[in-house]
Amino acid sequence: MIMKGGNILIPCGGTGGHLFPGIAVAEKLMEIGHNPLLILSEKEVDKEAIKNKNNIAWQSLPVMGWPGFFSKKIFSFSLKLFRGYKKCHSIFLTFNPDLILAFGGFISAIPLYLGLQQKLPLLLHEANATAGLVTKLFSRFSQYVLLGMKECEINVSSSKKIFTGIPLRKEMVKIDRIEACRSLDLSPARKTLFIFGGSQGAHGLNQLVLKTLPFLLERKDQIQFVHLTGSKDYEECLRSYNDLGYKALLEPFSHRMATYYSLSDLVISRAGATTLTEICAFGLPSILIPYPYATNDHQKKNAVVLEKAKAAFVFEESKASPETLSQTLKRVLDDRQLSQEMGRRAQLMFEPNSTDKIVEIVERCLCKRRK
Ligand SMILES: CC(=O)N[C@H]1[C@@H](OP(=O)(O)OP(=O)(O)OC[C@H]2O[C@@H](n3ccc(=O)[nH]c3=O)[C@H](O)[C@@H]2O)O[C@H](CO)[C@@H](O)[C@@H]1O
Repeated sequence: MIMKGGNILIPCGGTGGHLFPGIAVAEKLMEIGHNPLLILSEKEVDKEAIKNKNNIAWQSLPVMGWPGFFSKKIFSFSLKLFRGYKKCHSIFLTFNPDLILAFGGFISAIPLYLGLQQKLPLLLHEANATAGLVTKLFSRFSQYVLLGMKECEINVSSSKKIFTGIPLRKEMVKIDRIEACRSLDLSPARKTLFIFGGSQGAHGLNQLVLKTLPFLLERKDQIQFVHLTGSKDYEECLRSYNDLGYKALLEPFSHRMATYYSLSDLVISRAGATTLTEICAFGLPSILIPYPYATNDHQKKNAVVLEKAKAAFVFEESKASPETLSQTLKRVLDDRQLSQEMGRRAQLMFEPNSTDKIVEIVERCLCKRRK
């Protein structure tokens, strides 16, 4: 179904896990003649993520997540909410959206509220294994809730729920491992551990990995690391790898995710939903250390989905020790059959047509509205 020229407002900012799927859908919508407009937050991660995407239109709202009733930040929250509402209202006047496709998080609340007032079709995408606050609040007013994971716990009628998976950026395609290593001065003969803590880095995960490094010294010449540290821990991590003489490539944040996945033998990461989808897309074994403070422990629930499928090992940050992490890591690296089987099971969970499925639903809703 191709119908031209819908104005699609896509709130997806606040974190890479929402923004990258938003970018993937926006690119496809543009390809077939629609006008998407992304709504981002003012956070650094949003600026970083969108910086190479000059072709995509976006606006930012000065809003922040709900700090809780008794927080000192309640005043700045209210002020930002007011300013965000005013700015979003003026975006609605100039952009005149036909449909709202929201990827969740605090950034989605105001656009969804205004869309609801204007009786626009609302589509909600819920990436995680348990629904977030915004999805819960607006699901009864939405046309459909699009699920990133089949296992998502959400209390809406089954006719409203559609499993779409999570859209990945166009550039998320596997390249040749040897080429990938050579392009980055890494060795194809070594096993590569790819470590990162979601789109903003993860201090707890970084610390655990740094404490684990001494337990891997006997393999120093057989392994190498790619570690995306986040901006705060970059210097400390770099020092630790250098002091122990490891071959390691570190970046605070990277736009070369596809290259890194392509050359990896094992991923050690948080359990954000988009990260997990990428791990599955590249068919990789993983060790997951969920962010312990994620709302409703949703990262743990995401991770358990892969653990149950025997595609990943899961460690709770508070219980994981460098000894146990290094043992599991060596086990996966040494047992080729185990690592291949974990990767194969991960790949089976990947939904490759996610972007097309979502675009098809967007067009169906637009058609209905125009009738
Ligand atoms: C703390 C928290 O609540 N985090 C949530 C947030 O995580 P977060 O934003 O970390 O999201 P994910 O882990 O799902 O995805 C991270 C994304 O950032 C990309 N990336 C990462 C590092 C880098 O240097 N370069 C880069 O491009 C990854 O390729 C991936 O596309 O949104 C996800 C999607 O709703 C949730 O599942 C996570 O629980």
